[in-house]
Amino acid sequence: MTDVVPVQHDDLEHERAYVAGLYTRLDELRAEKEQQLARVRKSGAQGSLQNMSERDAFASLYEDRLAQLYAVDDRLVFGRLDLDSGDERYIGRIGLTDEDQHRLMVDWRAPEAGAFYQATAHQRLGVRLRRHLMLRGRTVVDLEDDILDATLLEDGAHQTHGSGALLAAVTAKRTGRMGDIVATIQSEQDAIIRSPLKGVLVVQGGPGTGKTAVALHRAAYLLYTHRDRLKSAGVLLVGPSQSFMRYIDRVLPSLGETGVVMSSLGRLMPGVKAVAEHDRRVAEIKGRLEMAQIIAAAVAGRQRLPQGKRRMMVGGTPLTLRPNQVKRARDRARATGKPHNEARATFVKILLRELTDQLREELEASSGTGNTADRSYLAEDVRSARDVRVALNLCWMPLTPQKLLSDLFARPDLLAAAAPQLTEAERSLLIRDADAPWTEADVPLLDEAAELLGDLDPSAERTQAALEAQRKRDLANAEATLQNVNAALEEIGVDGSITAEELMEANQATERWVSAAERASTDRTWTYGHVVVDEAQELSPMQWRLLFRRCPMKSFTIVGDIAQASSAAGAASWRSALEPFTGSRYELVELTVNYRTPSRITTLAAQVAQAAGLRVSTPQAVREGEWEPIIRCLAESELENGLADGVREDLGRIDGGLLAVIVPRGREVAVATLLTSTYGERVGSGSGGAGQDIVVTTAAEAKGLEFDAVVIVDPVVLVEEAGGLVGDLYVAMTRATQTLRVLCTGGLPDGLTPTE
Ligand SMILES: Nc1ncnc2c1ncn2[C@@H]1O[C@H](COP(=O)(O)OP(=O)(O)OP(=O)(O)O)[C@@H](O)[C@H]1O
Repeated sequence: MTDVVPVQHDDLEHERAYVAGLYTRLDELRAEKEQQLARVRKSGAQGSLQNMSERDAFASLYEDRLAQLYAVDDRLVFGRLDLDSGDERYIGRIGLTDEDQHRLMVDWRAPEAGAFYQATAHQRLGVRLRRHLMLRGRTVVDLEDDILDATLLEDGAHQTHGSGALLAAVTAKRTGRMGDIVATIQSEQDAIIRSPLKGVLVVQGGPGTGKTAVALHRAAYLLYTHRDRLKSAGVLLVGPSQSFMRYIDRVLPSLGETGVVMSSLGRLMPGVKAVAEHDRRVAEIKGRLEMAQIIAAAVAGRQRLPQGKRRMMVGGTPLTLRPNQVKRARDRARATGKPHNEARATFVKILLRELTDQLREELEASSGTGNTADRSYLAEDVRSARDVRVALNLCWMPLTPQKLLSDLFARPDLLAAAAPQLTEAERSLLIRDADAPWTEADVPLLDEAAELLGDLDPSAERTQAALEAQRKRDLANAEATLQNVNAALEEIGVDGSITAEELMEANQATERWVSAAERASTDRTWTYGHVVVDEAQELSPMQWRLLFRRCPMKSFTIVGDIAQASSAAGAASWRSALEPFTGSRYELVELTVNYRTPSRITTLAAQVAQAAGLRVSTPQAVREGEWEPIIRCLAESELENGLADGVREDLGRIDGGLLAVIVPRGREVAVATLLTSTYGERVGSGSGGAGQDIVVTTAAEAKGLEFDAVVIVDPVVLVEEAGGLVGDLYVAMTRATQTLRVLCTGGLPDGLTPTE
């Protein structure tokens, strides 16, 4: 930690005045953009801008800029650097300049802001003093100076004492929504956030080391630094569950970024809202890479040869379809290399031609004359004959991924044919009703199937190449119109400094082509410029396969903690998880400081993990914490009272913070009902917030979240549910920022002993 000086009254006044100036400038910019927006909107009526779509395009561009200016209001500025050069540099959420283009504040992501996070007394990077500005609303309420140049201490104007900004941030009460850490990013985190875009970066870190925070800030940094490359392709951020996505959804907007597609693992296939897969055995099997071969076999199995000759009637004439004829057509269709639904067109074309020839021959033979019928009429008769349609469909049916998989898992014969490599017991685990809901484990299988099946209607397919060609045409159009439009805009007093690219994007937005982010989230074949994966230890090989398909450039930031893995198909090591996709070409870095959980709790959690033989990295905690964890063993009949007492006591300790009761699966409703009788609408689920400061949840749902107080009920059952693995219990214990209470009715896992 660096040294801090006490606040001098003059300094505070100086900063208040400066920060007030920054807000004035922000307000001016907003007013400017509001006016421009209003003028653009009005311009159609005045006739200056004739073209409605151009006017709408400009309007949506200004609306975006305005939204960004409004999003950065809270803690707009948070730092100042005093440099050897004598300059002062203010660091904030966005860059600001005055009317004469003099810089007032630097965006935290700009290279010039890097020293705010990286400079130390040993490596000053030209910085003499780093000042943290703490704001409430728009007012500076406190300052903290880190002195990096010791000569500043010698002149007696400055003294030193402990660090405040970071501690204030880590001890703040939790709200149920993650906040940004832009004001207090630590140097080991900053190095990761700012590392180059290319390649696969894996960030390993124990609980609370800021992996999620780093992942989010890195997404914002990459979009800022590589805007040209990433804006059109987009960035995908993947998290474990919907409640986790809700927990983090405010961070990027507060950093002024909206261009990131956020998705939980269950939503990666557009149109499918998958539920959790609770059967660990099923999740494990469906997560194996060999499922890719099984699905390929299932698709091939739907390209069938008839058992024998098939007779068909076309307008009263009998025709015959022979197995070897079907086989030849099938081989030629497969040889196109196209997906099933698209290759079907070749298959059908060949057989229709052959059947048309057959029909003509039959007609000629029966009439005893030469070819009198027009060939195109005959072809139409064959194409529209019901018998022919049925016969061809039986051999090569157009399929959706959903249909392929629901048939595969509902029909033991299809599964046995496609998956001989699975044991019978494994196959019987996969069998289920055709209308069973899709689970997270199905999502990569559906995606795999979609890849192999292709579009049902190939003419509707919009490939990435087609989209890119469209984009080039749009750009050319935008450039042409811009020349006329800029002149018209200047006439009505709107600055015309808009690039053709911006105009094109705004144009597309108004056409509901919307931004890359939105388009990407509805288009399965979209490939992203960068993918960020959180809680990555949980991903199965098939989930990795899906994600690598979404980013063929292999530009990834992967954050997680191998020790926290609890899913049946999750990773045993980063190497085993990534090798099939990247070989050894990935960089592994580690985060070492726990900002969330006090050391009294982390020590206990590590003890439990180690007693179960789990190797955990025990990050150094930034604080010890005020309360020792409480562990109580109770008779079953005492549990309700013990829980009610414990919750009351802990709520008193955290005084307005957030409390979670983490229970075995299936007991959420009973525990929530019990607590609701006392606390009413304060009891909720998920990550809490919105007035619900008591959350009842499972360990799997709590992954990635945090609460001021955590109460764990029956830890032994949590371990049993996870197939004997201690990862979920370890995760549950490390969600706490202040207090931990463990209540058990049936024994304790190794490493835990009753405290009373
Ligand atoms: N530099 C920082 N300044 C202030 N707070 C921080 C900093 N780094 C992390 N935190 C806080 O620490 C807590 C834990 O961070 P985060 O959730 O990102 O950790 P994690 O490594 O993803 O944890 P886990 O793996 O246990 O889910 C969050 O409240 C976060 O805001």
